[in-house]
Formats: sequence, C-alpha cells, structure tokens
Amino acid sequence: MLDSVTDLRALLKDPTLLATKAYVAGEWIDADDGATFEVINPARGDVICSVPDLDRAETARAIAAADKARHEWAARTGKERAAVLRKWHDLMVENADDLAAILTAEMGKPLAEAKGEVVYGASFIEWFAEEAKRIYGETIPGHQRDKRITVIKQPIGVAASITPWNFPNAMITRKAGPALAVGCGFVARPAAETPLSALAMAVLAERAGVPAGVFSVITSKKSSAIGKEFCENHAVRKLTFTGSTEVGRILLRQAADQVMKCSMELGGNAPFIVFDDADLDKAVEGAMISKFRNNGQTCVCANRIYVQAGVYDAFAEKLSAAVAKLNVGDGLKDGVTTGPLINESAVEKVEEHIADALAGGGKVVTGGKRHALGGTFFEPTVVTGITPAMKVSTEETFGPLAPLFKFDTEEEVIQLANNTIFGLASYFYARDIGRITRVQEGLEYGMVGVNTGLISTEVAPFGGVKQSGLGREGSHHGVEDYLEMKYICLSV
Ligand SMILES: NC(=O)C1=CN([C@@H]2O[C@H](COP(=O)(O)OP(=O)(O)OC[C@H]3O[C@@H](n4cnc5c(N)ncnc54)[C@H](OP(=O)(O)O)[C@@H]3O)[C@@H](O)[C@H]2O)C=CC1
Ligand SMILES: O=C(O)[C@H](O)CS(=O)(=O)O
Repeated sequence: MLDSVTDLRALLKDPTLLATKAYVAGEWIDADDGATFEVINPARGDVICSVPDLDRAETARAIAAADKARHEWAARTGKERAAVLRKWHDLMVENADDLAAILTAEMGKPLAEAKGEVVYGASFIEWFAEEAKRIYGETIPGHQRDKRITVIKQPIGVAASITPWNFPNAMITRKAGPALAVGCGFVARPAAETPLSALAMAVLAERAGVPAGVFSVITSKKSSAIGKEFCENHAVRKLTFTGSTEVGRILLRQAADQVMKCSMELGGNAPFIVFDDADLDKAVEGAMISKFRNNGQTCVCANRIYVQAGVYDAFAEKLSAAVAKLNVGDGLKDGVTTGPLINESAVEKVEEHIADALAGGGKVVTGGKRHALGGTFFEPTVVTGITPAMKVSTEETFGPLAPLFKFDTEEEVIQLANNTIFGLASYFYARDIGRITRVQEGLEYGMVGVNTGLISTEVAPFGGVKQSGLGREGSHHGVEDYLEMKYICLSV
C-alpha cells in the first residue's frame, strides 16, 4: 500500500503514467514560455511534481489540431471508433491501481474511493463505445409526392472541456466518451489542482490508438485565459463544463457571443429527507454515502438533511454514531475512509457554516473542528437544530458537515426542499407508496434517489434543473449534446 507521495513515480507499477508535460496535438510539450506550476498532495503538502503552465497560444494549437484530426476520425465507422474507445477503457481498467494512486496523490480521496472513481470513469468510455454504433437518423414521410425527407446526426465538431478537481478522472471521461464516440475532436482543460489524472488518461489514449490531435490535455493555472480561448475560438463548437454555478454563468456569458452549444453540470444543494415511516438504519446508511462520499466534496452530496419530528432524535443518534466511526487520514494509507479537504479555503467554508449554525442555536453532536492531523483535515461533523435562516440552508458546504433540520409535514418539507436556486440531486427515505409517489414527483430536481444515497451511474442521465445546469451526461441521452441534427429534403 502506498504510504508516501515523495516520489509517486517510484510507487507506480507503470511510472510512465505519471506524465509531467501537457499533451497537445499528439505531442508532449512544455509551455511556450517554459512556465510551470506545482501539483500538491493535499494530505501532506508535498510537491508531487510540476507541469507546464500553458496559455492561449498553446490552447489555440490544440484546438486547431482537433479541428484538423476530427475529419478522419469522424469518417471512421462507429464500430471503428468503438474499438479504439474499448481499448482505452480496457487500458484504464488494467492500470486502475496506478491511476487511483495518482488520483489520490493529487486530490486526496482515499485509495478505495479513487479506484472506484477510475472504474466509474472508465464505465463512461465503455458505455459510449457501445453508443458509437447506434447514432441513428430517421426518415419522415414527405409533405409532397416528390419529396423524400431524411434526418441524419453528425458530430458537432471540436468540443472543449473544463472540469473540477473533485473527480479528476470521471468528469473528463463523462465528456470525452460521448464526444469521441460520435467523431468530435476534444480539448480538455482539467483543474490546476488535479492535472495528473487527465495526463495519465492521455498516455493511455495514445496507447489505445486515439489519433494525434483528436484528444489534447491543456495543463494551466490560467483558467480564465484558457476559458476565453475556448469561448472565443471559432473552431470550438461545443463547451462542456463541470463546476460551480458561479463559473458556469461566466462561461455561458462568454460562449453566448459565438452562440456556442453548452453543457453545464453545476452546483447543487441536495435535500436528504427522512420521513417517519423510513427504515432508519437504511436512511443512516444512505446519509453516510450521500453526505460523506469524497469527504462531502461532490455536487450531489446531501447538503441539507431534513428529518421528520417523530424520528429526529433517533436518527440524529444513529447518524452521529456512524459518523464518529469514520477514519480520517492520508488517503494513501490502509483503512482510511476520509481524506483531507482540497485546500484551506474549503476548510474555511466548513468552519463558516458551522460557526453560523452555532450562532443561530445549532448544537454540535460530533466533530465540529479541524482534525488533530492538521493541514486541511477536518472532523466529520453532525449539527442539530438547523433552521432555514442558516447559511448551510442556501449555500453548498462542499465538506463533511451534516446539518439536521426538523420538519412536521410532507407538504412543509417539499416546500423547504424546493426553496433553492439549485436543482441537481435530491434524496428521501420512506416506505408508503403514496408518499413516495407524491414526493418523487414534487421534488424540483434533475435526479431523485428514493431509499438510496448513491445514484451516480453511467447508464442514467446525470444533470440538474434550475441553476444546477444544462443538459445531461451519461445514458443514451449523453451523446445528443455532441451531435448536430441535419434535415435533408430531396426532391425526386
Ligand atoms: N454538477 C456537477 O457535476 C459538479 C459541480 N461542481 C461544483 O463546483 C464547485 C466545486 O468545484 P470547483 O472546482 O471549486 O469549482 P470551480 O467552478 O471554481 O472550478 C471548476 C473548474 O473551472 C475552472 N475555472 C474557474 N474559473 C474559471 C473561469 N473564469 N474560466 C474558465 N474556467 C474557470 C477551474 O479551474 P481552476 O480550479 O484551475 O481555477 C476548474 O477547472 C461546487 O459548487 C460544486 O458543486 C463540482 C463538481 C461536479
Ligand atoms: O463532480 C461530482 O460531484 C460528480 O458529478 C459526482 S458523481 O458523478 O460522482 O456523483
């Protein structure tokens, strides 16, 4: 088991997977001006390595290469593209241990979770390899005797991707999978905190036979500049973003000038509702997964936990007992269930939400402060007595804080749950079929987990409503955002 990142490369079965150059137009390059930035292990504060700090010129070259290479790639049959994607998937799975170690080193999540993300990420490549063979069109009965109408679907062109640090593998494959499956060119810009997972995927893409130029990885701390290049470069026809709603708004405004097709997977504020007819043990199990997966750093984490009055105390006691068992530590060490937060500002956000709750009368049941390990480690926390006036009710904590609200009626909790600008994921536990039907239909969210706290899968459409995003990723719906529909009217 890995216990150090001082020389991560020495710990890998295949050290060549730890790439430290950017991947542009099929070449491994430095920045034009030689600039680099450090990649830090959040658990120890170690510098893992440095990577090039690219700017708009290098990004423009990646886009031009994608715009050139995509034509031959799109001219291949879906079956031919599928074979390359399948090989890419197989290489990811074969190298999952190394990809997980790299992911944990740069992001901090425990190895077991990192391995899970690698397999989850690869599942999108597998899924869209299969979809590549099923990009169907249609024929429509003509509106006049001499007219024959057909509709075909063609790849949109060059797709540009901007992704966050919390799932540095799966957020890229969830986009690159459909894009490459239909014949697009793809330029990825991963978060500066976590570029190594994307570079490792590029190493494997090359080995799988993805043609030079079809897939590039831009490493850069100049996130705004790269985003502007993506939005202003006329060869880019599709922008796909996963991250905060705040940044999503910036990108949508920038992309509007080109009327660019955009997919947005943005912030969330998930309600997790426990009714008095719920199986409380299953509800606690679901809350632990939904709230504490990735140390609370996912957009679909339970952000508000509503418990009906009759079971509030029992649920709070059971949940707190489960939370107290979490093992906080370096994700590279055996048995650790909870790693560090990504950075200091993430810790400060959790502290801010806890302090605000206590000021409003909330009570810490377990946790509540920075962990004795120091750095960005934080005690998994449960706070009772939460009210809608508190910050945690309207802001995404993105950390290990479980705030428990008490409610009385079904109507009240649906109104509370829907009272947010977000609409990504939601969850509830109940057993009465009438209640389940009413609540699942009443929640204004893109995704609803009923008696489960884990809903993410490649087979289902992932995405939000309201200010949680635009479009869906995964499932057979996931290819649509990378296709243009063409209507052909033939006069015979
Ligand atoms: N709906 C979903 O699936 C997901 C949503 N999120 C949401 O994102 C937030 C946490 O992730 P976080 O990474 O902090 O989100 P951010 O939105 O800050 O960053 C996301 C990505 O956007 C880049 N970025 C930041 N500013 C700009 C800009 N002006 N132009 C172009 N790119 C930019 C970042 O680069 P850099 O970091 O290098 O500055 C990063 O790669 C939470 O709100 C969470 O809910 C996160 C993951 C999934
Ligand atoms: O970035 C995220 O939060 C992911 O979308 C969460 S998931 O897909 O792994 O659930």
